Amino acid sequence: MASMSMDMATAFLGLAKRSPSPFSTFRTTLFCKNKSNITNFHMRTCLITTATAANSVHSRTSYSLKHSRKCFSRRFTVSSATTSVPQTEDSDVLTKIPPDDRIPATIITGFLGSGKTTLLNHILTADHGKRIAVIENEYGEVDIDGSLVAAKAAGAEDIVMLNNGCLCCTVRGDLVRMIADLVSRKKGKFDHIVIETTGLANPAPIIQTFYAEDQVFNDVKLDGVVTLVDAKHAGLHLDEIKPEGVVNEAVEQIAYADRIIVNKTDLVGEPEIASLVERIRNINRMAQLKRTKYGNVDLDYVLGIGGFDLERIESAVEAEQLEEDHAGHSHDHDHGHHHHHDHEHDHHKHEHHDGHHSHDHTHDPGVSSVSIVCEGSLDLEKANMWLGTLLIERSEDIYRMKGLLSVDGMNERFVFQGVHDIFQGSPDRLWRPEEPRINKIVFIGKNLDKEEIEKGFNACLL
Ligand SMILES: Nc1nc2c(ncn2[C@@H]2O[C@H](COP(=O)(O)OP(=O)(O)OP(=O)(O)O)[C@@H](O)[C@H]2O)c(=O)[nH]1
Repeated sequence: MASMSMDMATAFLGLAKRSPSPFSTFRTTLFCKNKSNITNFHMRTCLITTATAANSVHSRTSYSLKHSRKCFSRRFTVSSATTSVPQTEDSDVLTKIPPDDRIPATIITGFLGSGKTTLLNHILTADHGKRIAVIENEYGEVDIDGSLVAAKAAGAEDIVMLNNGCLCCTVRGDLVRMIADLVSRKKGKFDHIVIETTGLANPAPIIQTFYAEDQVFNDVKLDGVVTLVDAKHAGLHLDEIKPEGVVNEAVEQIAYADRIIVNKTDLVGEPEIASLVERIRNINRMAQLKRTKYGNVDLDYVLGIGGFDLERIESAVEAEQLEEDHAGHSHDHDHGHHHHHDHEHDHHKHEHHDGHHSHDHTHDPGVSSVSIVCEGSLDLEKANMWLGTLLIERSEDIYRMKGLLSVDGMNERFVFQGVHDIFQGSPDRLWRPEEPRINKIVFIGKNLDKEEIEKGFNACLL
């Protein structure tokens, strides 16, 4: 088991460690006969090709993990980007992660009535110069609602409807076809795709569509998940106890978010909002959060987020340490600013005293965030083993993870992000000579055991 896991896991970081060899692409397939027994994984290199794109500095490794019992495929991608310009110690602004010119897509989710369509209309009518195609998912035989028709007149490039089911279950195939169709019919005519889910959607299968389907993956990249939260009713939805095995959609929608919008703040008082925000933070410490009325946010808060981009991992793992941005409250802005510094200061104090810091928040049963901020370097093989095993054994429970690692022997920082069993990792810039080598990781998921995660991480430290 150990050697098998090690083989597979070595692919994650080991790949990143090898010296740059331009334009190579590998595809490796892992076959699994029985998920409960990871000794049954067999790793087989089935394709090694050389990419030839003229100006490309991009190479991508994909891992597709097939689970024969359930007959579905999973994909890991490791972007082992290389640059033709050799990096030097002082060329730290160079990133190894190449530009990605696929069309960005944003998922807008949130419970029934939280303000998704209101936000969408705000996006479509705002003056941002972007041409936006909209995919709207509704249950039943409904037509495009009146407000969206108005929005279309105001500038949406294309609006398509997915009826008769929820994106996250029955109509996922339709979503793939619809995106492929949009791209083939209208490529070059729009700059961004916005997908509004139903209020009961679990975002995970929609997110996975962007990685699992080549038709989508090749042309479109997931930009971010924006979750609307109804300031007045969210507490009720979050409290709802579901039968065993049934997910609470309100919790899931928050857990997967890159941006959270606590909307309808005109309907409740400050204490209610503050306690809701605390609850949300306990579920997801990685997302930025704003309070709004009628979804009125700056457009760059919701478009162009780069929530799944490796080059933005740093800001995401640092967002975990930021205080909430109380949009439109000048008093609150000062308040947040002050706390941000204190908090950062505390982190540093912690690091210097015991070299380790972590959060665990378990108020909402089941789903929480665990983060690690720790100075030091990791043993490559142990880190591979730890992450690889987590991906195999805990992938159903780990909704999202992001991290920035210092790996022994690697001059660059290693950045990664994952959604369940989708994993992307790559070296990014060089560590600066005076820069403390601090690892930062955030996990959001179900039944996360802080001690176990910390123990696993600590065992990788040199
Ligand atoms: N008071 C108040 N009402 C709001 C706000 N934002 C949206 N609404 C209203 O709330 C209602 C629901 O908003 P929608 O944008 O349709 O919500 P939704 O999430 O798209 O709803 P579903 O599609 O049913 O899930 C509409 O009547 C909106 O005008 C707000 O900030 N304050």
